[in-house]
Amino acid sequence: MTAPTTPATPASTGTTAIVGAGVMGETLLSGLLRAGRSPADLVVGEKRPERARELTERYGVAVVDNLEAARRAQTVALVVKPQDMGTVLEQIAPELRPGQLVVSLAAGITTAFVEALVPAGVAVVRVMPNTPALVDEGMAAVSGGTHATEENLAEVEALLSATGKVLRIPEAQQDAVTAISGSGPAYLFFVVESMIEAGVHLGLPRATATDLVVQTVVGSATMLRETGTHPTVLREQVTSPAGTTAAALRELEVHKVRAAFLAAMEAARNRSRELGA
Ligand SMILES: NC(=O)C1=CN([C@@H]2O[C@H](COP(=O)(O)OP(=O)(O)OC[C@H]3O[C@@H](n4cnc5c(N)ncnc54)[C@H](OP(=O)(O)O)[C@@H]3O)[C@@H](O)[C@H]2O)C=CC1
Ligand SMILES: O=C(O)[C@@H]1CCC=N1
Repeated sequence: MTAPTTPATPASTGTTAIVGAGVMGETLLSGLLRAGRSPADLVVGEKRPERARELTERYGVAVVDNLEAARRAQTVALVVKPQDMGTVLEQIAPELRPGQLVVSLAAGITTAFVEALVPAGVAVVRVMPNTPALVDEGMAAVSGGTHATEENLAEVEALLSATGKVLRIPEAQQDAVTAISGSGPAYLFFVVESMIEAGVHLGLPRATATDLVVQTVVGSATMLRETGTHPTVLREQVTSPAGTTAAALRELEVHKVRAAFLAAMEAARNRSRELGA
């Protein structure tokens, strides 16, 4: 289900803590600020003093230790690596209280894992976001834990819809979603890199190759979204009989690119499962 009509500004739900301000944590933080959340309503949990200074200077938010972040917040978003999630949850658990909401954005980590480490009465929601949220084109998938209410889910959807599209999904689909949209930007950047290198091999200046590829990707993505036409149809429209595209596509099939994508995404799904085991 797509989130209902999205408010430009997430509903005010008290202070939100972001624990773990790396790539994804900063993406969430900057998105909430762009969407109109006040820095006074946000607090960041970060252990490295130089990173804390950098975040305060850049965003005007309070950066505190994790316990203080959990104490101040109504909603605690955990954006640390899956491998650090147990330690961070054990650390903040004494400050968590019934009625608070814990949102995990970590690959593989199940709501059951989080629920086992937080006090009773704390609601848990699992999210798989992606980095295009940085330009308000994110794709996030949301699943509620055992005690998450409709209100909790709506709050998280409002939080994330500030930076892109949000789907509500059964938690059993989260590892596959991680493999597709969570990691997805990396596959597309890999394709872009490969096409630029190919352009350079064919004698184009690197800057020209980059412009050509980036605009082709943006144009193709816009066609997919705005026309709603199936990608097979769009591909066929480019493929003139006995033409250049047909010659290229045959090579992609010979080199098993479709099978490689399937194997890659199965590997990502399996790794997500392992991280949560
Ligand atoms: N990057 C992405 O595209 C996506 C990431 N995610 C998820 O987001 C989470 C973070 O990933 P990502 O941002 O890429 O990783 P990063 O390594 O960039 O960020 C993790 C951050 O957590 C901090 N951290 C580690 N331990 C603690 C702690 N005890 N208290 C507070 N902060 C701590 C790290 O600080 P330090 O560097 O000082 O150790 C670092 O800033 C992961 O669980 C990942 O699965 C989900 C979807 C997409
Ligand atoms: O690579 C990872 O594990 C994280 C999760 C999805 C995208 N990045």
